[in-house]
Amino acid sequence: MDFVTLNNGVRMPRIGLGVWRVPDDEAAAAAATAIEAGYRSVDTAKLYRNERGVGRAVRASGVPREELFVTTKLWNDEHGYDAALRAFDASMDRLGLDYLDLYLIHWPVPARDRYVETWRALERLCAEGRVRAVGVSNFTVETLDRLLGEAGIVPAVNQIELHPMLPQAELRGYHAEHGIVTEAWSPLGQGRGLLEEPVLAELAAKHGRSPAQVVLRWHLQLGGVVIPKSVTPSRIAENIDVFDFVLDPGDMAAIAVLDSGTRLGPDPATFNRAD
Ligand SMILES: NC(=O)C1=CN([C@@H]2O[C@H](COP(=O)(O)OP(=O)(O)OC[C@H]3O[C@@H](n4cnc5c(N)ncnc54)[C@H](OP(=O)(O)O)[C@@H]3O)[C@@H](O)[C@H]2O)C=CC1
Ligand SMILES: O=C(O)C(=O)[C@@H](O)[C@H](O)C(=O)CO
Repeated sequence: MDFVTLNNGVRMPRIGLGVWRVPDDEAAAAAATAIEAGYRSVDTAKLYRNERGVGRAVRASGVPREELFVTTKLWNDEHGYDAALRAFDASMDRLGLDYLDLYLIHWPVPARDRYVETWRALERLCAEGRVRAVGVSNFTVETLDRLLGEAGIVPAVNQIELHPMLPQAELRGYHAEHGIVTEAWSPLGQGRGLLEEPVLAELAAKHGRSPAQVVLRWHLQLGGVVIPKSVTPSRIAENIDVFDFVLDPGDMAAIAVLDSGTRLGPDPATFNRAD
């Protein structure tokens, strides 16, 4: 496993298991399979209703806790200083862990305009050592600019929708300028459409890999962190077997043609759902 070093010195695995839309028991099984296969990072959220399963798998893994990296996220109805502190306690109760590795504000929810206040609570949790690093998700250049103008800690990570159809060049450039690690969600385009693109089949054949492995390699070569979701043991193993081949500049350019600006998830500038 490769690692990135976050802006506070914490090391984060470059590949983690995503578990969105995975029921609790299935998430526990997938996380156990992943850890057994060599993953050291799992990405959950209060929204996913599977923090309990992820925590069970982490505790039962037999791998020392300090070798594992657990991320969870505060949901949109938990913004606000006190609400965020309560949300963290509730997530930690569900996870059954003594400390967390990364806590993220899931969405900025611009219509509520409470993300700066929420961030202050995350800064406090970090200062108290209850979480090793804090970050955001789905923040835009605009919401990051505002946060950085008022924050004491620069977010370690911004977890954003990122795949060859939506390569997010501007936001990645902003992250690089400010020392924020880019973490890609829906990195495989949610497993539909993208993976059937002929150019990916060609590159897969050229490298003797699968289209998913080619896409994950593309992510790694952009320089960030990636969290593919799978509940299929063979795919879980396949998705971390990407550290021993390299896409050349021509391969990267061929994948760049897939940029269509297509979002698979909500637009963070207007996503204000808080139920
Ligand atoms: N911060 C945010 O707002 C968001 C965060 N996320 C996070 O990002 C994670 C990943 O994104 P997600 O939207 O789940 O989608 P992904 O892009 O990771 O795609 C997952 C889909 O691809 C399939 N798949 C996985 N590996 C392979 C493979 N090797 N070959 C073919 N198909 C494959 C999976 O099938 P199967 O499971 O059946 O094997 C599943 O249907 C989430 O699980 C979540 O943790 C996601 C959305 C928003
Ligand atoms: O999966 C996540 O982390 C999300 O935030 C998304 O599911 C998001 O809430 C969404 O897609 C709602 O339609």
